Amino acid sequence: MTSLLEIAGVGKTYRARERTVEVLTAVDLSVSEGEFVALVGPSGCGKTTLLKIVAGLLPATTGQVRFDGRPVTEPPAGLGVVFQEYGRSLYAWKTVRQNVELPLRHLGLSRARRRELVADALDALDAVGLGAAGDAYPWQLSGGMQQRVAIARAVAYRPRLLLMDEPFSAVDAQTRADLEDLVAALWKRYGMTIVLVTHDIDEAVYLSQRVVVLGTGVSGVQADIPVDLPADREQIGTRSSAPFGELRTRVWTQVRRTPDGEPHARRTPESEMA
Ligand SMILES: Nc1ncnc2c1ncn2[C@@H]1O[C@H](COP(=O)(O)OP(=O)(O)OP(=O)(O)O)[C@@H](O)[C@H]1O
Repeated sequence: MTSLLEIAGVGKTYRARERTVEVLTAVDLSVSEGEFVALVGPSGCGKTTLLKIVAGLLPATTGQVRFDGRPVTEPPAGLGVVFQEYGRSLYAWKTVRQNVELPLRHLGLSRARRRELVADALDALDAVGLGAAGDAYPWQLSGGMQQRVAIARAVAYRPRLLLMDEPFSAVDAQTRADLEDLVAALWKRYGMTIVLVTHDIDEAVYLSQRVVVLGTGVSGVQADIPVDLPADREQIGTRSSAPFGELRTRVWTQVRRTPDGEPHARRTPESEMA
């Protein structure tokens, strides 16, 4: 498999007035075309920062990100993004269909091709109950349904790389499970490459082929754990299997330890000010 995404020596230091915060140092990671990678790590370790750098929304302080061989300096074509705050990312005055279609307008596609792509994306979501909601407005939908619209909009681009930052954290447990399975189905259907940031270690193991653990402090990637579970996964059977339990324990152990093997000290506003 060829590498679609190359993150090489990426570091980030935030500077604001008299204080600087070094968040990432020397992150090296490569993601192959078609892979599903989950990115986990203690709160504040820089997962969102890394995702924004990969998306071309934030410049790295050191190092470089390459997408399909080209350095990322702005949001590249072929990239889709889904963030947690779906409520803010949808246009309240546009219908579901119009929200999904909107980004496609900037791709210079013919009207017919655009309609085709939108129909296809909505089609994919039909099975989980969005199809009939095409003419509704986002504010008429539940949180879970709104997040489905945000996902539909991202996949309507047919992105080669889909970045997701805590996309399911604002919904209830049942909806979360449904959305997880929706994303797994879309990944298989479109053959996209997915990088998912999540706090939920079980979710990371359940969905991905590889869990990458980011460390805190002066560290980059702390562990890179292949998830060798069968490709066909199912919420109850997979999560209760012995290999799943072993993997979640391995990931947990890494998340709770600093790079030098000591238990991880939680980063607090006070420690950051020090
Ligand atoms: N614009 C900014 N200016 C200064 N510091 C920032 C800025 N954005 C983020 N930070 C700091 O950088 C650190 C990493 O933040 P980031 O959101 O990337 O971490 P995270 O791993 O995604 O956290 P969480 O898991 O809690 O969402 C935090 O300590 C945060 O306070």
